[in-house]
Amino acid sequence: MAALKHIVGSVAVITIRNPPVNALSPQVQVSLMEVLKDVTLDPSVKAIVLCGENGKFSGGADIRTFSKTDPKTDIKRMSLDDVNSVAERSRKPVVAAVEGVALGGGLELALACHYRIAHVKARVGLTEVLLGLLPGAGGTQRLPRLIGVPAALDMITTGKIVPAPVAVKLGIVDSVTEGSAVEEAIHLAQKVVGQPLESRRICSKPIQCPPNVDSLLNDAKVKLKKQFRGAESHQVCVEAIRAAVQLPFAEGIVKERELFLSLFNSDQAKACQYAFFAERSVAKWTTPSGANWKSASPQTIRTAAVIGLGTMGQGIAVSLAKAQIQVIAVEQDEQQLEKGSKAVTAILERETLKKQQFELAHKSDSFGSVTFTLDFNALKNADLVIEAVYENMALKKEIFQRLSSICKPGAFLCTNTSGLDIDEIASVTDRPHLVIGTHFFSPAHLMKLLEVVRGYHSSSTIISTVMNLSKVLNKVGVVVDNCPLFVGNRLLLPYINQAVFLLEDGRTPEEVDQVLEEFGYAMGPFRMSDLAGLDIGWRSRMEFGLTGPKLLPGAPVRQREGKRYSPLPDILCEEGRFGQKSGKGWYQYETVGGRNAARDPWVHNFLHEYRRAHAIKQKNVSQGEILEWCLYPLINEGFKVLEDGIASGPEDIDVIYNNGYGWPRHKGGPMFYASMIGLPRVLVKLEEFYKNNPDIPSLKPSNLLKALVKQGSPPLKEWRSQLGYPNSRL
Ligand SMILES: CCCCCCC[C@H](O)CC(=O)SCCNC(=O)CCNC(=O)[C@H](O)C(C)(C)COP(=O)([O-])OP(=O)([O-])OC[C@H]1O[C@@H](n2cnc3c(N)ncnc32)[C@H](O)[C@@H]1OP(=O)([O-])[O-]
Ligand SMILES: NC(=O)c1ccc[n+]([C@@H]2O[C@H](COP(=O)([O-])OP(=O)(O)OC[C@H]3O[C@@H](n4cnc5c(N)ncnc54)[C@H](O)[C@@H]3O)[C@@H](O)[C@H]2O)c1
Repeated sequence: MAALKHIVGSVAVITIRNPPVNALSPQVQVSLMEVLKDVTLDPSVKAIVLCGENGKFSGGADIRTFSKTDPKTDIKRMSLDDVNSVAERSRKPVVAAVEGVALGGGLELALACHYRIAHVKARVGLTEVLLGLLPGAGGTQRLPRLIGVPAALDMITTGKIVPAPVAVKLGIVDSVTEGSAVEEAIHLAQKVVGQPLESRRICSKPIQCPPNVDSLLNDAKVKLKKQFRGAESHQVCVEAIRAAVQLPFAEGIVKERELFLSLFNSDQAKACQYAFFAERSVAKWTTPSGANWKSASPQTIRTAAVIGLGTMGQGIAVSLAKAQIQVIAVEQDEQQLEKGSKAVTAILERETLKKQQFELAHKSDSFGSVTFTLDFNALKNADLVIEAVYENMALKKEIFQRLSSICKPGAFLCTNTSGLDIDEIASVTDRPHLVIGTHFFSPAHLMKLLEVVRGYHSSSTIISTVMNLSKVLNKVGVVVDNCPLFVGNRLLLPYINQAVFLLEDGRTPEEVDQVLEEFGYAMGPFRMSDLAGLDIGWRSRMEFGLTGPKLLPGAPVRQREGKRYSPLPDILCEEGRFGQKSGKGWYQYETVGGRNAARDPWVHNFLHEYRRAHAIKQKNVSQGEILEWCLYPLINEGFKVLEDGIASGPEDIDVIYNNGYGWPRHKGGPMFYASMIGLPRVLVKLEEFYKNNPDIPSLKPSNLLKALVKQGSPPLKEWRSQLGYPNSRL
C-alpha cells in the first residue's frame, strides 16, 4: 500500500509512502483514493489527518512516470484531481500535516484539505512551471482563492518555494509548529470534529480580485515573456489563473486540465524535466579512476577563507556567510579591503532585512561572521581557502606557496581561476591532493553553478567536500576535469568568436544579440560580454601572446597560426571600452557601471571603417544562420569535451550551461538541444561551415558527433556508453 492508515482515537492518520520524496505516482494516487474512501465511510472515524512518511509530506506528482504516461488515456482515467476532490468534499474534517516539503501536486493535495498545519522548517510551493508544466490538480484554481490573485500569480508563475513561516503570512497554511506537525494536526482534527466545513473548502470561496485584475494578468505575461524568453509554461500558467478569475470553480478546473494537457507532452516540458534529472545525476559524480560520490566522505567546513575581495571574492564571501560558515576575507590592499568589506556587509544587511521582514530570523539561521583583514596569518585556522585574486599564473602560484606554509595540515586549497591549469597551481604546494578548482560564476552569491575542477592529484575527499559545500551554498556543483578554460568557458570561446566574426562580415551587435535572445538566452553574446567585462578575455589573450606585447612581430592582423582571428575585441579594450564597468563596450551605458545597453554610433562607425580598411565584403546571413553559426560550434566543442573525457556525460555540460551561462532551461542545455534538433542536422551544417571556412578549426565536426550519427543518432542517454564511462542514470 502506498498510503497507510492508522487510527488514533477517532482520527484516521493516512501516511503517503513512496520514498524518497513520497511522490504521488499513479499507484500512490489509487491507494490514497481507496484509503480516503474507506475512512470516509468508516463510522468510527470522525476526522482525518494526511501526512507523508519520513517527515516529508510530498514532492508532488511522480515525474519519473511522466514519460510513460499517455495524457489522452491515463490522466483522464484517474488523476490527483479526483483524490483532491474526495478529500475536499469529505464531511469529516481533513487536516494536512505538512513536514519537509509539499511541492507541486503535494501542495495541491494539502490545499484540498480543510486545514493545514506545517512544521516550522517545512517548505511549500507550486513548482510545476519549472518542469515546463502548470499545477494540474487544482492548484491554479485553489491558490488564488486562498491567498489572492497577486500572491498566487507570483508563486505559480515563478515556481517559488516558500518556508513555512512565510506560508503562514501568505495564508497558505493555518499555523506552524516547532514540534510534530502530525501530533498537532491530530490535536486540531479532534478539536474541529462536528464543526461546519463549508467555509474551509477552498473550492467554495469566492475569488477576491483586485479591480485591475486584467491588466495585472496582462502585465505579468509581458514581464514573464521578457524574463523567461520563449518559455511557454509561464504564459500558460497566467491563462490558468485567468480561468480562476473568470470561471466558476468547476469550469476553472476543466480549463486548467485542458491547459495542463497542452503542455504535458511538449518539447519544452521534456527539456525542463530532463534538466531536473540531469541536475540530480551530476551530484552522483564519478572519476575515471573509480572514485565516486558514494565511496568518498565529505568533511564539514566551519571556517572558510577568501583571498581577494574583488568582484568574485565579495560574492563568494557572501555565499559562505549566508550558509552560516565563518569567513575570513583577506586582501592585499587597504583601500580594496575597505571597498570589499563595505560591499559584503551591505549585501548581508539587505539579506538580513529580507529575512526579518518575513520573520525568518531564527537563531539557527543567522549568517556566519565575516572577518576582514590584510593579515595572511589569519588563514591558519581556515578549514578551506578559496583564492580569488587576479587571473595571473605567477601571482596564483606565489599565493599557493604561501598558503602551504600558513594553512593547517589538511586544510583544503581552492582556486577560483576561470581557466588556468590547476595542476600547475597545485605543484607549488605541499599538498597537491588537497588542491582543486572551485569556479564560481558572477555574481557569485546569486549564480547557481559551481564548476568543480579536479586536478590530477585531487583526492576524492576534496572532491566530495567541495561538492557537499556546493549543496550547503545552495548551488549546483558539477565535477569536471582540468583543461584550459575547463568546460563552460571552453564551449563559450567558439560561440563568442563566431559572434565576433559575424560583426566582421557585416552584422551588428544588436542584430546578433537579438537572434540569441529570441532563442531564449537571457543576454546575447555582446551584452553578456559587456556585463562580464571585455578586459578579462583581453588579459588572457595577452597572456597567451595572441595580442599585446607578447604577440610575435609580423603576425597578420586577422590570423593567428594560420587560423582566423578577429582583433575587434582587443581594439575595443585598447580604446578603454571594457563594457559596463567603463560605461562603454559593444554598447554604450548611461554611466560607468550602468546596466542599460544602448546602441553606440561609435561602434557602428568603427565596424564600418574596420570592414572598409580590411576590404571585407558584407555577407547576407539570415537569422536562422546566425543562430546555427553561433550555437553549432559551441555544441561541437561539447562533443570534443566528451571525447577528451573532460566532462563525464552530456548532462554535466547541460547543467553547466543551464546554471552558469543563461542557456534557456526550456531548451534543456546545448547537448539536449542537439539531440532534439537531430545530430545529422548539426553535422551537416558544421561540415558545410567548415568547408567554407577551413581556417576556423572549431567548425571541424568532432569524431564523437560523426560516430553517433553513423550509429543512427542514438538518444542522449546512450551517449555515455560511447565514452567508456558508467552509463547515464537518466
Ligand atoms: C501524470 C499526470 C498528473 C496530473 C496531475 C498534476 C499534478 C501536479 O500538478 C504536477 C506535479 O506535481 S509535477 C512535480 C512537482 N514537484 C516538484 O517540482 C518537486 C521536485 N523535487 C524537488 O524540488 C526536490 O527533489 C525536493 C525538494 C523534493 C527534494 O530535494 P533534495 O532533498 O535535495 O533531494 P533531490 O536529490 O532533489 O531528490 C531526491 C530524489 O527524489 C527524486 N525526486 C524528487 N522529486 C521527485 C518527484 N516529484 N518525482 C519523482 N522523483 C522525484 C529525485 O530525482 C532524487 O532521486 P534519486 O534517484 O535519488 O536521484
Ligand atoms: N569576474 C568574473 O566574472 C569571474 C568569473 C569567474 C571566475 N573569475 C576569476 O576569479 C578571479 C578573480 O576575479 P575578479 O573578477 O574577482 O577580479 P578582481 O580584479 O575584481 O579582484 C581581484 C582582487 O584580488 C586582490 N588581490 C590581488 N592580489 C592579491 C594578493 N596577493 N593578496 C590578496 N588579494 C589580492 C585585488 O586587490 C582585488 O581586490 C580570477 O581568477 C578570475 O579569472 C572571474
